[in-house]
Amino acid sequence: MTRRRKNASNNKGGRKKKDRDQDNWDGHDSRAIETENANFEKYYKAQGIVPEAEWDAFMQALRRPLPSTFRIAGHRDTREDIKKSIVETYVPQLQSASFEGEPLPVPKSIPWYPGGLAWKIDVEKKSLRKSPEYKKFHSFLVYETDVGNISRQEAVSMIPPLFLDVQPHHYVIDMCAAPGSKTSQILEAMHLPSKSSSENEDKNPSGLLIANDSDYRRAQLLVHTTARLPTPGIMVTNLDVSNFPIIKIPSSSPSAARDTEPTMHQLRFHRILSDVPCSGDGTLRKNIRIWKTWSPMDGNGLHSLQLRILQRAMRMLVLDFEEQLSTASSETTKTAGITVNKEKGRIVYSTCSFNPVENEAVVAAALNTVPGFEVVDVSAHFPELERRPGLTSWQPAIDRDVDISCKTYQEYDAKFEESVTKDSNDTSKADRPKRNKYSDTLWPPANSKELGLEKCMRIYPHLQDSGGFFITVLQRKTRRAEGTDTVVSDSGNVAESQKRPVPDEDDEDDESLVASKKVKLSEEDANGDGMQVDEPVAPEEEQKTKKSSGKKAEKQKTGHFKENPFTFIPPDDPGVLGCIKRLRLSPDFPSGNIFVRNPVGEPTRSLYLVNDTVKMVMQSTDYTRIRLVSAGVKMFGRSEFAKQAAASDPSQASDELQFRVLSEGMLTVLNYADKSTFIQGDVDALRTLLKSYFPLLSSFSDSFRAHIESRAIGSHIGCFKAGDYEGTRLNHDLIYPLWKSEQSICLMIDKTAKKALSLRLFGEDITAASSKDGEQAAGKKIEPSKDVDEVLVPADDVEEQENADDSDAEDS
Ligand SMILES: C[S@@+](CC[C@H](N)C(=O)[O-])C[C@H]1O[C@@H](n2cnc3c(N)ncnc32)[C@H](O)[C@@H]1O
Repeated sequence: MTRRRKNASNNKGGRKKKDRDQDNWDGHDSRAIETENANFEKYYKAQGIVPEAEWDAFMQALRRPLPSTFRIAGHRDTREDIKKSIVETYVPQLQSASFEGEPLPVPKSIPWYPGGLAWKIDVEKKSLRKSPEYKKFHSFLVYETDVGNISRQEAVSMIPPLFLDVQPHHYVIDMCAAPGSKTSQILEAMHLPSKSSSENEDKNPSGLLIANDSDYRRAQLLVHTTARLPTPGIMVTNLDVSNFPIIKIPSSSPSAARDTEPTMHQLRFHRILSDVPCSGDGTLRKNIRIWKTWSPMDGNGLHSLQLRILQRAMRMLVLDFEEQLSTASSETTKTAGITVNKEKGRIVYSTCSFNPVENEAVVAAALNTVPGFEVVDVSAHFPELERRPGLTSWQPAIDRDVDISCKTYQEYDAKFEESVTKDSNDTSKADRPKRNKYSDTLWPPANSKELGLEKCMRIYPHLQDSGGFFITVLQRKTRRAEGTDTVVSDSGNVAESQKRPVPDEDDEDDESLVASKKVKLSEEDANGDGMQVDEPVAPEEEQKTKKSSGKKAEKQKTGHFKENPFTFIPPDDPGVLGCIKRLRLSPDFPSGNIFVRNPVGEPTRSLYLVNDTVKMVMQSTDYTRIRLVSAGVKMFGRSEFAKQAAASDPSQASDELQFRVLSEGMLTVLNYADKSTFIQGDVDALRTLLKSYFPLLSSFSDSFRAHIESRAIGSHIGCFKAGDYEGTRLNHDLIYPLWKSEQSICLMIDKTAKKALSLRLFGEDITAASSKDGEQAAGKKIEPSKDVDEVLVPADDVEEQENADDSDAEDS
């Protein structure tokens, strides 16, 4: 019997992301979709992915709509605010409400996610539409999602970063990162207090996160996702990560290297996330079109790319402590701050697929071809997360109907040979390929039971009402354990047992490495087609993505890369020093780590800041070689005020007015700011700043006005103190950039952020719809006269403020 189910996620073509976001919070839709695929059942039953007794529960769960899940994201302080709003306001409101005589479903926190920061809601569209309580909650979710404080993410997709255990000083690479929900989790972890406590949460993390995606458009998406939690430690790259080049960095610290040519060594990573492109049947509950298109062969075409990505990850992982000591020259050992690392590196390999060909087969082949690694037993971690062990035997499909069965690669190969011989006498089949198309690594290797594959984790929909996922944690074996490595021949047989040293690529010329690995990508691999991603792309966008990524893959092959250059500017640039002075930042502000996006290093518009590690990497390699799309934090923006003031009154021209701190730069700047210099405000001042774009100084209370009147024109930092005000509570100090003009002051955050803040603080949107409305909202009827504009703020600043969320495009 054909079953039908309801869901909205299938028809998104041609609609704006914002509208789709809105829809995605809208519970279950009423359209009926088929949820049958006989080959799916046949194939997975044959694999024994779940015990016979659980099969019905597994299939039933797959056919049910997926509950909406979300993660509270962003900075630690805001996360606590959002959680408080949900726990103390929305949950009680929903608990006490009902719809058509029935209690409303209430959001529940996901038990295995740390800190109560992940939530699940299972609500139908009609309750959402008609219940006023849900409407309110819905609008809260939409606004907070827009500003990045809430990330709509499948619960299972939140798992891999948890097992990475990232620390602020780690060098991390997220190999296939777009759209970036896991990258955001990594960023959040980098901003938490370090376990080694050498760094605390108030510091900018000293580590590095490379977020990479081979699809150019999706890499651009990463730039925006990562800007939600801006950090000077980020780089976004656009490479086929299976060919990620070796980056050589100086072994000694920059100061020690000043007099001598520094020794170089390979940049290796402490944490690597390989969340590879996959067939995506673990997302069936959400991407229901897969029911129709699913084929058991889907995974076969992705296996080789997945394997090459994991093998590359293994070669990029940090060496263990003793190995580093034994491979480091005496020179590097002496100044080994960067080279020698006592921690074990860790790789997390994951897919949203049930198919063993994309999962255990990839892990097994990687373990057998890059010796010295093991699967880590993480069964004691996150005990509330229900999981099943990895498989040690499976059987790849070689025909769509899962009719032909070959237990081993040899069996398959023999069958293939037989059919080729038969077909050679049949002229109608003369075109039949003369070489079989599958690699032996699709089948379980002879040593599959000795590889610890049962320590891989399989998450099924019926275990905790979620999607499906596969996660494996890998690390280097200790040297002693390494002696037991077995080496497996190409055919999958254990050929010999011998001790194999971990290959060190330090001496390997990276061009030759890349060349040796240049296995011709199938069209499917190169274009990223055939993949399912965590966040589905609308059909129209998908088409564009395919076209653009196809072109991009072509460009990548030819080395063509059109990004504006990254040029560091002198640390004593007058505009930068002026801005630092105006904001009264401490002398240790790293003004030498500022770059611009133009070849001449002209500080024309935006100034970006990176940490020492990112600067070192950027200076060690050409940005086109790593196809660097963006780096660091957009810190300062040129203010039009300086230009205008100088034009009308040269005495007003000042280096201190050239730049203003941007809202993206606030988190970073706070590490260098003296809190006593902040403009102190209360909730009333904040209300006035939200209601109006450019409130006149006269619209504030005497004390706040006195505070701002004494300040010079230009960029300032405002601090709105935590506390209980009549009817409103600020849980912690809120710190925002301000721009003070002659007679007005402006809160320099974008419109959406203002709306979300207003909703969180006052339970309603009190913000101005436009600068003119804003003045009216603030009780000032303003006629659009030139004079008034001049009184408020220069016109260009209006535009600047309204476009405050415009991103990197501006230097293009
Ligand atoms: C499963 S999605 C990643 C989801 C992402 N980790 C997240 O959580 O938001 C796989 C991504 O891999 C990218 N991709 C495909 N082939 C790649 C390759 N050879 N190198 C790097 N990225 C690749 C795709 O563009 C796609 O964005």
